Amino acid sequence: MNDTRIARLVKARKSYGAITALDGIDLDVHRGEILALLGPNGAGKSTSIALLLGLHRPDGGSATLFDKDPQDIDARRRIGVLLQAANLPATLKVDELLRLTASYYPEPRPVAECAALAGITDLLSRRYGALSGGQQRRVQFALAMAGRPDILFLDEPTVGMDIDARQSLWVSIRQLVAEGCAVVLTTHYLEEAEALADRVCVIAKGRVVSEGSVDAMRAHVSLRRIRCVTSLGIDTLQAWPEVVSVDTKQGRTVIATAQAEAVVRRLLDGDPGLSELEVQRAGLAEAFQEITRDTENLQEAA
Ligand SMILES: Nc1ncnc2c1ncn2[C@@H]1O[C@H](COP(=O)(O)OP(=O)(O)OP(=O)(O)O)[C@@H](O)[C@H]1O
Repeated sequence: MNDTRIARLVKARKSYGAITALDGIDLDVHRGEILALLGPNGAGKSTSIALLLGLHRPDGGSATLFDKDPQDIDARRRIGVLLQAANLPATLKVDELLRLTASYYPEPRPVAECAALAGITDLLSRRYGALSGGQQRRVQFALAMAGRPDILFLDEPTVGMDIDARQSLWVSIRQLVAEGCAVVLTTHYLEEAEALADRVCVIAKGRVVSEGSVDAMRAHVSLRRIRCVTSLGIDTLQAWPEVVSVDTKQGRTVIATAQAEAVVRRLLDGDPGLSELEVQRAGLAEAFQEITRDTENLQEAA
């Protein structure tokens, strides 16, 4: 079988003093996929990336990039990186930064192409230090793709960007993936993971607690939300055995249930005047909350 794994953590452990950041994590990144790493603050997402980049060494287990040590120069030439903190010389102009970065790579992407992809063509003659936070982030993205990477690590890439900038970055990321580049993305914006990711890994307390497609993640949550305008009272609805909870929001009744069809039937039978009926599957945000809550409950019970 053709092995498509290009970056791997196998039972990787990493502690900082008494703090266990990674607790035997297994993670594979496949060629050409967008993998989103999700999880609460301090879960171990950035540390996982740091091991794959060779910035830190695992205390146990292994980290490999293209089947090599992540510090191997041939492996490093094939990656692009956008970390949470970038320490770039403030006095250099954006085109100088791009040219300098391109000079490290054997077959760099032309400066104009990087600039167009990152939406910074109009910033090329500006000094980096004088740019806004969101503009600096876009410049960092342009630098990350300068070496035509086979894998791009994006640690919270759209922090500080307005919605237009964020969406145009998503378009650029999809374009790189269409060229065959894999992307490892950490984000706290669940809509970003929903918009981009082929696969999602939820990390909590230094381990992967759930992984799969965005749809599989959503399916993990059995509850459906039913919204409607009804004259049936909260007490009546709460007494139905299929109903998990009932709430009212902006004049609508919101019912959580694992048996949406049965509840909809009862609603229609019980209230001929019922209107504005909507049934929704849970979003990734609810799936993520439920998965991390399940894990915490399991750990508490152990
Ligand atoms: N250099 C460091 N020294 C000490 N502790 C660290 C260091 N880097 C990370 N940690 C700790 O390791 C744990 C995992 O941190 P990590 O940055 O990997 O989490 P994260 O999932 O990326 O979090 P966030 O979403 O907040 O960026 C946290 O408890 C953090 O405080």
